[in-house]
Amino acid sequence: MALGWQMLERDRGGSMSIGAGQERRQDAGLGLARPSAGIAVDLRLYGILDTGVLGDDAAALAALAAEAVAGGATLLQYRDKDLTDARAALARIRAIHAAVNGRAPLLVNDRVDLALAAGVEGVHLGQSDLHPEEARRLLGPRAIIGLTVKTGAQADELYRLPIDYACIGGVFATASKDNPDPPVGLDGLQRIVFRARLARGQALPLGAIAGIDASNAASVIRAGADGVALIGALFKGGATEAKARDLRARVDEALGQRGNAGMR
Ligand SMILES: Cc1ncc(COP(=O)(O)OP(=O)(O)O)c(N)n1
Ligand SMILES: Cc1nc(C(=O)O)sc1CCOP(=O)(O)O
Ligand SMILES: [Mg+2]
Repeated sequence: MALGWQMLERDRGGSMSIGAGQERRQDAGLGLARPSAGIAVDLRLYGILDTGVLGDDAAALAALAAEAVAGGATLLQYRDKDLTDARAALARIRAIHAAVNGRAPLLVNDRVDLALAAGVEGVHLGQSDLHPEEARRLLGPRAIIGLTVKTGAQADELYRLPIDYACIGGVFATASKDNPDPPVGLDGLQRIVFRARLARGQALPLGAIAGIDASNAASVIRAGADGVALIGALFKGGATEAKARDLRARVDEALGQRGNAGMR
């Protein structure tokens, strides 16, 4: 796994604790132990490079990734739901990883095998994807593993999962994905955050996803999320670097008003 971004986090004074490795960390809130990679994940601005929305040209995706990190994206994901050619997907992931060049971690959606093959920093898993325990076993203690949480009941389960962050969705309606369930809205987000905090205390970073843009990013943070995950509002229609800068500023300001800096 590449570690360049971790050096950056330490330079920024983030709460990275490299080398905690196989240790178990006491949860800040409830004294629960959980398997831990000892890595603090910065979810403030999480850009998802979705081939279904953005096309599958490796150079274009790499350029978007570079723009996003230049504007302040703190985490990136490669999402490819029509993956028929694993070699081509691997080439795209490698191109994006090279363009990001250690300035933010890159995760692969769903596919632990491709994350391993590409040597990126981790995976994002949904409730029907490989179980986080299996992913942890395959990827090791230093990989970043994220999980989608859609309901309070799923949030209740977080206490026993070896994940580094959870992302709560779908908060609003989205044009980027067929979401069968109605959006949970800000009220639903707040309720799920509450149960996730009961399950895992304050230490687990919680993101929010679906239909988030410059107009609602701050409200999502005020509802309890530590960051926002986006496709359309960041990557569609050009000017990604400027959009990233604007979104980051909004997120940072809302986090500042809430009284923390987004790194848990
Ligand atoms: C950051 C982030 N949050 C949620 C998702 C959705 O994951 P999942 O529920 O597995 O659905 P697919 O994206 O795989 O269709 C995500 N990818 N990233
Ligand atoms: C990949 C994904 N997962 C979602 C979920 O609700 O689980 S919504 C989504 C797409 C988000 O795209 P946009 O920022 O353009 O709305
Ligand atoms: Mg998935």
